[in-house]
Amino acid sequence: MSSNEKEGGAVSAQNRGSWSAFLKSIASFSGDLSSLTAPPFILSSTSLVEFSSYWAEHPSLFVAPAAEQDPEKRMLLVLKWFLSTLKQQYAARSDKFGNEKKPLNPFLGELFLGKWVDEAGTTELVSEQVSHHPPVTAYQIANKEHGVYLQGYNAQKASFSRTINVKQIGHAVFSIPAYDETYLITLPNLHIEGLIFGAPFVELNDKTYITSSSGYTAKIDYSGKGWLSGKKNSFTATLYPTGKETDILYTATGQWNKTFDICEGSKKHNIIDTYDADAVPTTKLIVAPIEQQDPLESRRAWQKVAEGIAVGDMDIVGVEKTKIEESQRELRRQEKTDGRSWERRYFSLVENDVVLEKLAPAIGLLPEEDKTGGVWRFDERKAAGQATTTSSAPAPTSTEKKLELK
Ligand SMILES: CC(C)CCC[C@@H](C)[C@H]1CC[C@H]2[C@@H]3[C@@H](O)C=C4C[C@@H](O)CC[C@]4(C)[C@H]3CC[C@]12C
Repeated sequence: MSSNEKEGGAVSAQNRGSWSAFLKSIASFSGDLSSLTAPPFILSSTSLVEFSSYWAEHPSLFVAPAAEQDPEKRMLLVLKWFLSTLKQQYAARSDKFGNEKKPLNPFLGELFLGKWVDEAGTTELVSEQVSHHPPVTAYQIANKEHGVYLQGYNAQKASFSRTINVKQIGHAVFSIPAYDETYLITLPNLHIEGLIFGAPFVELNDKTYITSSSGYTAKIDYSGKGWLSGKKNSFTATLYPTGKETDILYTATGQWNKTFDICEGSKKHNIIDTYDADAVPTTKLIVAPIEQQDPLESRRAWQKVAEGIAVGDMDIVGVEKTKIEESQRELRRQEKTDGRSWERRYFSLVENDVVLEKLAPAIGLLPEEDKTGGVWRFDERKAAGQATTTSSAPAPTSTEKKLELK
C-alpha cells in the first residue's frame, strides 16, 4: 500500500488546503472525467482500463447460470451475479482505502489482459481503451469451459450539481451460446458522496435493467442514505416476464456492498437465498509480470507514473505522464500524416447490432453512439491474431514500440 493510500478517511491537516481548492474548482466542472484535476493525495495508480475486471472477480457466480436448465432461474442467477459485481465496481476502493480515488486516464490502445484460475476453470479478460476523445473502454470476459461470455463498453460524462454526478454511457452483453441466450445490461449512473468531508465514495442513482432474449427483465432501483432515512448502497430489484412489470417472479433487496435477500414473488418474506458480499471471497486476477507485458499493457505503460504516485513524488508523476501524452500526440500526428487511424487490437465498431436491435427497445436503451464513437464489439477475427494469455503478448509493431518509454 502506498503512502498516498494509507491516508484514507477524512482529509489530513496537510491536505486540507488542496482539498478545498479542489472543491472550489469542481463547482464549475462538466464533461470528461479525464479533465478533472484532483489533488495528489486522491490520485490512484490504477488506470480505468483495469476496472473491467470488476465484472468477474467471483468467477463461480459469473459461470453459475450456465449450469441452470430453467430459463427463469437462469435469469435469476444472472441477476445475482450482476448484483454481486456492484461492490467490486463501486465500493471496493473506498472500502479498502477509506475513500474513492481518481483513476489514471487510459491512453488510446491501452490494454489490460489477465485471467482468473479457480474452481470455475479459467476466465479470461481482455480490456482495451478503444477511444480517447471521448474516453471509452471496451472489454470481453470469457469462460470457455462453461460457455459464458460478457462483453461491453462504457464512457462516462460528468457534471457538477451539489456533487460530482457521473452518467454512464454504454452497456454490457452477457451470453450463453449453448442456450442461444443473450442478456442486455445497462449501467448505473452515480454520484460522489462525502466530498465535503474529504472521504469520497460512490452512491448509485436511478435504475438499471437486465433484459434477456428468453423473455425476462430485471429492474434494479438504487437508493442511498439520503438526508433523513435509508441505508447506504441500497437497492430493490424485481424480475418479471418482459413487458409484464407487475407480474413479479422474484425480488432482491438489501445493500449491494453488504447483504441482500432474494425472495420469491413480490413479498419480501419468501426468502430463497441470501447473499453476503463479505462472505464470498474474490479470486485474484493473474496478470503477466510487467517485464513480459506488451508495451501497451496498462501496468507496464504506467509503471513509472505509478511508482511516482506510490512515493508521493508529483514531479516524477508529471514527467512520466508527459512522456506518455507526448508519445500519444506523436502517434496521432503520424496517423494523420499517413491518412490512417489507430487499429484497435480486439474490438471493432459495428453497425446494426443484432443484440441492441432485439433487446434495447424493451428497456428503452438508447446507445448514444455519438458519445462512444459508435457501438463496440469484441472482434473474434482480430482476437484470433493476438495472444490473449497473460504471458505471451505478441511482438509490438514499430508504431507501438514508440510507446515503450525508457
Ligand atoms: C474521488 C473524486 C474526487 C474523483 C473522482 C473519481 C471518479 C473519476 C471515479 C470515482 C468512481 C469511478 C467509477 C467506479 O466506481 C466504477 C466504474 C465502473 C466501471 O465499470 C467503469 C468506470 C466507473 C464508472 C468509474 C469511473 C470513474 C469514477 C466515477
